[in-house]
Amino acid sequence: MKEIIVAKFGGSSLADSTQFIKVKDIIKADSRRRYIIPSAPGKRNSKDHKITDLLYMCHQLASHGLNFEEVYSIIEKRYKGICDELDLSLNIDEILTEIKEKIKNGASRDYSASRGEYLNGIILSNYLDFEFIDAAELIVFDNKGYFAPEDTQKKIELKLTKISYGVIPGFYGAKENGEIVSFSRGGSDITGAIIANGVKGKLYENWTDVSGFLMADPRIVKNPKPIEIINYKELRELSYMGAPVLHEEAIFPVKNAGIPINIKNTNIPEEPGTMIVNDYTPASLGNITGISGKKDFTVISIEKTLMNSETGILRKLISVFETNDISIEHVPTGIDSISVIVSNSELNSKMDKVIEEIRIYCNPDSISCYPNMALIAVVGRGMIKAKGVSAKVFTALGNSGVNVRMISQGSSELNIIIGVENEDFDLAMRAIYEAFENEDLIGVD
Ligand SMILES: Nc1ncnc2c1ncn2[C@@H]1O[C@H](COP(=O)(O)OP(=O)(O)O)[C@@H](O)[C@H]1O
Ligand SMILES: N[C@@H](CC(=O)OP(=O)(O)O)C(=O)O
Repeated sequence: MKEIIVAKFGGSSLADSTQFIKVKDIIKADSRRRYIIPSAPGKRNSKDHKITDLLYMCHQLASHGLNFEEVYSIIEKRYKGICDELDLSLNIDEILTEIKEKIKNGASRDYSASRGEYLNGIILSNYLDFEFIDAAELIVFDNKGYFAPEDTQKKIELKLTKISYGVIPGFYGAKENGEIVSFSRGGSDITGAIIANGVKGKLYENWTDVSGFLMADPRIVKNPKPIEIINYKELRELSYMGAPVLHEEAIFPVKNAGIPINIKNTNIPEEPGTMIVNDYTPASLGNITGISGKKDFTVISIEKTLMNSETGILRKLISVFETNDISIEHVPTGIDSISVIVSNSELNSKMDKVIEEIRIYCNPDSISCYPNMALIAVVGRGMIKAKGVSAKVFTALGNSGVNVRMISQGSSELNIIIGVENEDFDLAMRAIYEAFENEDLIGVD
């Protein structure tokens, strides 16, 4: 049996007809590219809109009984333009009208958002002359709306073994009763990984608008170096902490099967991009693999004399967050202090309640809150046992005048997490990157 490559093309790769032409050339250049996962059309320039955002907007307006025709007409124009420019004999108008009626008649938020991928899937399959397979027939969610891997695998085996070349839209699936469920934003990456695992692919290609994972966000750091090779764990740390190139949950389906992921650039396909693999030996010890970060966290710290000898205080503190349904990012501890870091979106309006409950259950000497914090992850397997990495990070931040509010090192020694003020975020990212840009070997213990 011939090797199979599953290729996912992100919204930037399918934003207009010119991009569709590049995508077709890429797919037709290697007959092993048999299952293609498209996202919805993304932005064509910085002022443009992603189709998914417009669909969410239509649903929002419709759910308030407001007219969404004007927004929907932008969506129609995008798809019709692509079909016309590619000279497709496809009655996209009919499908667009059908979707509009469903949104008008109260279709769900997930259904509405998923139509961006659905429409792009129909167009791409027509253009490639590949079979269209609706993701609602392959990707299964259980009654509670959680992804169901075993049922999905059965459907993939049943259906895809009979189809040599197919297009499966990303981002959504369905419950057994047919109700559409979407993954979280950026979720077409997850669909691609599920299909790659399901068909026992040799490789999962993820095509985007950058030549692989870069050492830092190119929107903040100028010309960051590309990462040639990275392991799944490092990549998860970087994606989780904010690098949007690959959805952090896209790693799980392929990791266990040992299927490598190749991040490639649709606009410069000849570049090798980044390979994401299970294991590799880092080229240089003492260096970092990459940096990523996110803004808008809150640190809640408690201090209490002789806290170190009080049993159960950590449990009591954590339980306050648990009962308020707030997930925690990090818990750095000192001898007489513990801090809990949570994302502002998790905390929402629960802050006062949380503080009050901590006061009652933990009886601390003091509680302090620092809102508007950004977290930066410095990630790399080459950091393990290497001397001087932390010193270098903090010297760079100190020299740039960035005030470090929190430090936490993961037990795997794979990352150092640094908390800085939101307003220092970009400066801190650049300072750390520059400190490691031309790194030589530091040596190991
Ligand atoms: N470390 C990084 N490496 C590469 N790209 C990054 C990184 N951090 C942020 N990005 C941004 O991620 C974008 C690609 O992700 P995304 O917009 O989701 O692509 P797609 O539309 O192909 O799914 C790039 O254009 C880049 O601006
Ligand atoms: N279109 C969806 C899903 C997705 O994965 O898109 P992209 O591949 O463009 O990040 C979103 O915008 O979230």
